[in-house]
Amino acid sequence: MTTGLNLSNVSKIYQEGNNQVKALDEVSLTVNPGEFVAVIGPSGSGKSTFLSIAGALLQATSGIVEINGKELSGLSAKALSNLRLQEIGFILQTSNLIPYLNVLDQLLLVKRMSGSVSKNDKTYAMELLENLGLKDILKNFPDQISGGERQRTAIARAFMNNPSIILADEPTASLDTSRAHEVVQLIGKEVKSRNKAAIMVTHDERMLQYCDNVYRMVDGRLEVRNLAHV
Ligand SMILES: Nc1ncnc2c1ncn2[C@@H]1O[C@H](COP(=O)(O)OP(=O)(O)OP(=O)(O)O)[C@@H](O)[C@H]1O
Repeated sequence: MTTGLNLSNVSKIYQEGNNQVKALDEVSLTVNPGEFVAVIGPSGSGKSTFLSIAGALLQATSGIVEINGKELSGLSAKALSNLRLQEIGFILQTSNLIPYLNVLDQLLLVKRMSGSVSKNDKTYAMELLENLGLKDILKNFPDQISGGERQRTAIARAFMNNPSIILADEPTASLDTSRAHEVVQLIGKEVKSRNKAAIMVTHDERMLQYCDNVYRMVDGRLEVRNLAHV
């Protein structure tokens, strides 16, 4: 079976009144398990559109999107929503934690949403939080921890359902430099050790050193960017 994420000739056209905006133009990309890819590019070049399509949040106008060999266009709304819950972990610009849940419960909520919480789930959550250096703040609430800790909690949460794909949209936007490095390094480490296929959209060129491959989005087209120039 093909694993990871595969996009072939994906285009997206938005209709804006009488105008058409071509946000993605024949984008092709394969991300294999264990591979951490960065996508950079100017504002408006199509990065958010690309990540939304890769995460099954938005439908392509044409082209093929496959997750673990499963083509998304053939799936019902219910199947797509299950796939998002089970196969995709999202990390966003801000951590989007729930104010009234402590760090551990932020992770267990993911399990509650997809059924019930078992003892194994709790053990797995603790292991993730320990790997991300959060084991001393399990019982703390979001307003009692730092921005870096909140973002690390969001990373742990993204891995909680053991998804095969990790998608990060500017995960360092709200962090200072040292925390930004720490957070991206941790995403990279978890991606490798848990064999996930990961894409990070970033404006921050200093974060590219933690990635295996870098692509640049220019006017909806995806170009390979040589890491030697980073
Ligand atoms: N819902 C929409 N309807 C119409 N046009 C849209 C829509 N969403 C995005 N666009 C247009 O598609 C193009 C790509 O936008 P997109 O948000 O994907 O770029 P981006 O690289 O993520 O930008 P940023 O870094 O500012 O978030 C832009 O020209 C944008 O104006």
